Amino acid sequence: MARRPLPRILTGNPLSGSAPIARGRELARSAADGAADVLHPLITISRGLRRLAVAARGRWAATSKEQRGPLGFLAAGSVLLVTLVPYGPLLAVIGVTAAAAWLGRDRTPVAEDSGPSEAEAERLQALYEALVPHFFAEGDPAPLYSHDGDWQQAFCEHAFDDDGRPARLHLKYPAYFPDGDDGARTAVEQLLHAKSGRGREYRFDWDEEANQLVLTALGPLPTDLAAQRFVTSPGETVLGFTDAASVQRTLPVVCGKVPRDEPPVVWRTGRRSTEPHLLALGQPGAGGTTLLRSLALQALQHGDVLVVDGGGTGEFGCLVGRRGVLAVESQLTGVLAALEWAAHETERRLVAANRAQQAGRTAPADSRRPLWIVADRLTALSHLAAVEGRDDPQRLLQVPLRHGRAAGVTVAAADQFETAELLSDPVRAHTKARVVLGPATAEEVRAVLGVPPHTTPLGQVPPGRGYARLGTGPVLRLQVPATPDPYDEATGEAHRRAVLALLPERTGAAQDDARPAAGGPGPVSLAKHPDADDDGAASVGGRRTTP
Ligand SMILES: Nc1ncnc2c1ncn2[C@@H]1O[C@H](COP(=O)(O)OP(=O)(O)OP(=O)(O)O)[C@@H](O)[C@H]1O
Repeated sequence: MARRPLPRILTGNPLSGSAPIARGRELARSAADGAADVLHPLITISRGLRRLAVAARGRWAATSKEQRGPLGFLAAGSVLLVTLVPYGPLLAVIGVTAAAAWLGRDRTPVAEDSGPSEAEAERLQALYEALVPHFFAEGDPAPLYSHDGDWQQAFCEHAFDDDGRPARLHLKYPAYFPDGDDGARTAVEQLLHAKSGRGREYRFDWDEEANQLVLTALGPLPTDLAAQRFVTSPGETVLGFTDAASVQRTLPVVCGKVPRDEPPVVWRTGRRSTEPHLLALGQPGAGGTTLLRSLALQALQHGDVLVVDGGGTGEFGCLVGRRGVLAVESQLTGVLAALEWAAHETERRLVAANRAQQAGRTAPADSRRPLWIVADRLTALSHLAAVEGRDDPQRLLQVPLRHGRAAGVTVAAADQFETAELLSDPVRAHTKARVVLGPATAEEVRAVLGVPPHTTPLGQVPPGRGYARLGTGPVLRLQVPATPDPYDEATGEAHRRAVLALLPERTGAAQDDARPAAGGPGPVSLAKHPDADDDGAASVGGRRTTP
């Protein structure tokens, strides 16, 4: 179909209508500039005359009444003398004008030289020269970067820290530099990282429109924050903490006993969430289990939690038998039963919500209460299921993943890079909140988050450190609050108490013997759950499931 031409007012040269106005403005501006140049001596002299008059008035005012007579007489005598001397008036006018011009000159204090010290200038020059191979092209008649060039022509802004290392550098680069090419960018970032001093994290902000790059050295994220009640609304979960410049919000937190504010990475779940499920990946020991424990403790404030512990190391033992914890499963049989129940429960909630909607009522409370499925190392169970020829637990997760958003069911899974290829397509497709934990290359981060980080990798990565990306949002540095297993002997007393304080009370059925001894038996399996029937059929949250 032929396109109808747009009205002329929309298609015409946008400059054509405004050109005379722009030209008029230009003329007015140059006329004003010219007038200012011509009038400048007059302005200076009149300013000087004013200052002379003010000085004379001040002098007169400061003279005592007795002395004013002789002073007036002296002035009158001087004027008379001037008129009598040949060329006296002319010389007097010249003298007064010269004095006024001198007094009226612009005396704005010259700003103190805030340029770099000699060592800093040398460092900047070295950085500049190191960038020449990247930012120079043969045939450029006026190169911004050249071997005989000066850093001042390319670096707009710089700041150094107390150790004399660059803390911030704002530089220009030529428009022909391929800043859309990740390889070219990475090469420049690696070079600046190496030359600015290793051991720190740097953030790179590329402004492709203005051909400018800003390097900022980042301080470490706080590692002293422990699990605690975060001040959030229902449906909000704190993944961890990040840079103040990256988020627009802070949360009051308590560290030791000292309150302070920290910028959080808040993940929104539930019906209005665009990233209703989460996947965290990392190296073994990077903190995936700790992140899931932190999420489960927050989820238990307003909802129910079902834990699938594929690692089977009993690291969720502290949740067993707590109010709101439907099950902590680590055996394949129990996991399959629990996930099958979760799939049915998701469908039940959807049907209930649908019926309520048709009847013009709100959905029943038990369909609205958030349900969380917290799955650690699910791929280990998938592997086991494949070996035993049984159903894949990930297949059973499909329904909660697909319909969980509408049904108030959230899936949070953690796994390891090595086994990530065993993750099923639905798990990959529906987990749009992503976290990478521990040491990771830019390629690994890109594989999980969709884009590489804007910051350089850290040499030493503290546990619980990583990156988070919610949907298509920016990649954020992330530090998960310390939420260790309180039953682990290695856990410090303060952290143990912090986690225990967050645990909901025990339900009647679960007694202290549900607590696994350190290094002792694993967590209670659904098949052996206190709520399980004698025939082995388990009930989760009071509902019967078929194992
Ligand atoms: N955010 C954190 N703050 C402090 N310590 C942490 C944090 N995350 C993890 N750790 C510590 O790092 C160690 C490994 O943590 P965790 O078990 O959560 O890692 P993981 O990735 O699940 O490893 P694995 O798969 O081997 O269990 C533990 O000692 C834990 O206490």
